[in-house]
Amino acid sequence: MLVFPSCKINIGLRIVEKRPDGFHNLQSCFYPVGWGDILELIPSDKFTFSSSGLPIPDNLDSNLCVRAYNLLKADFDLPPVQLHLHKIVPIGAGLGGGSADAAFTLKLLNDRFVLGLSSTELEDYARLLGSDCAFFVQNRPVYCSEKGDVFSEITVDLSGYHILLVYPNLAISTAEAYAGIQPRQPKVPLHNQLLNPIDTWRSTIQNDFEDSLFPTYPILNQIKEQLYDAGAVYASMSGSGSTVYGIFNAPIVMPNQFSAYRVWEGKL
Ligand SMILES: C[C@](O)(CO)[C@H](O)COP(=O)(O)OP(=O)(O)OC[C@H]1O[C@@H](n2ccc(N)nc2=O)[C@H](O)[C@@H]1O
Ligand SMILES: Nc1ncnc2c1ncn2[C@@H]1O[C@H](COP(=O)(O)OP(=O)(O)OP(=O)(O)O)[C@@H](O)[C@H]1O
Repeated sequence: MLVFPSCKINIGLRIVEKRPDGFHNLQSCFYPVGWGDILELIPSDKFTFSSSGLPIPDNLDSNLCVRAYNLLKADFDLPPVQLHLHKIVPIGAGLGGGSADAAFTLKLLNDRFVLGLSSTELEDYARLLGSDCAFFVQNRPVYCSEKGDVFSEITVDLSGYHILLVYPNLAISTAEAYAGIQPRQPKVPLHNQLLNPIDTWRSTIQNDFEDSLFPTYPILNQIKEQLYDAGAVYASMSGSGSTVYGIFNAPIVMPNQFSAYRVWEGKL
């Protein structure tokens, strides 16, 4: 069985406060994007995990696909499988690529072995693997609060728009990015700003990580400005970086400046 774990962008990201458990409460809109990895499951007589494509820095035993398998194995009589991940989505990119692999592994095992887990139950397992993971169970636009794993409905429909993702060959660790943040309660909740037309977002909707990361990595702000110069209606860094995206009304003529980077273009 093959699945295609995709990625997300954050439209707005406000880091509201530090929690007693060391994590941060946030406000964000998570929006699914079609750039994805390829994950294959084959029943086997022993469990194996392998990967190809982009190198993944940690050892294979700590891969989020393996952790997802072990999590369900602890509660269900799962047979051994061969899992193979072809890694395409960049790592340390703010796109939740590893989180998607984890959630798609849970869903794949649930479907293949008819475990009967509901979306709510899968989300509960996903939360144990990382803050971004639960989003990928349903993988639809949502408004997020708390650690980024509590969801409510929001009417943000960008179908018809085009997106350009630019990964500037620079991996940013999520934990380090959070360490540089001074949390604060936004004056206007992000939820209200998201309901206004997209052409208002440039002056209202922000990602709080930009303030702390742009001075350290000026290339990120340069890319954002280049996306606006190329006609983006809205441009921002995603998550804790380093990917910067632009949303466009029409298919994009790729600016030459991005030829040295990993880019993905598609419809939202
Ligand atoms: C930046 C975002 O991508 C926005 O969607 C997420 O908040 C990051 O989620 P994630 O990569 O799944 O993060 P996790 O694997 O849960 O946590 C990695 C590290 O990020 C920090 N972290 C993460 C999420 C959160 N709400 N507060 C935090 O402070 C913690 O130091 C944690 O040890
Ligand atoms: N399947 C996987 N794909 C990518 N990274 C993985 C995977 N399994 C474990 N990891 C580890 O997770 C970390 C990066 O995770 P991820 O790709 O979600 O980060 P990110 O792109 O910065 O996204 P975000 O910050 O939005 O969660 C790295 O330390 C990496 O080694």
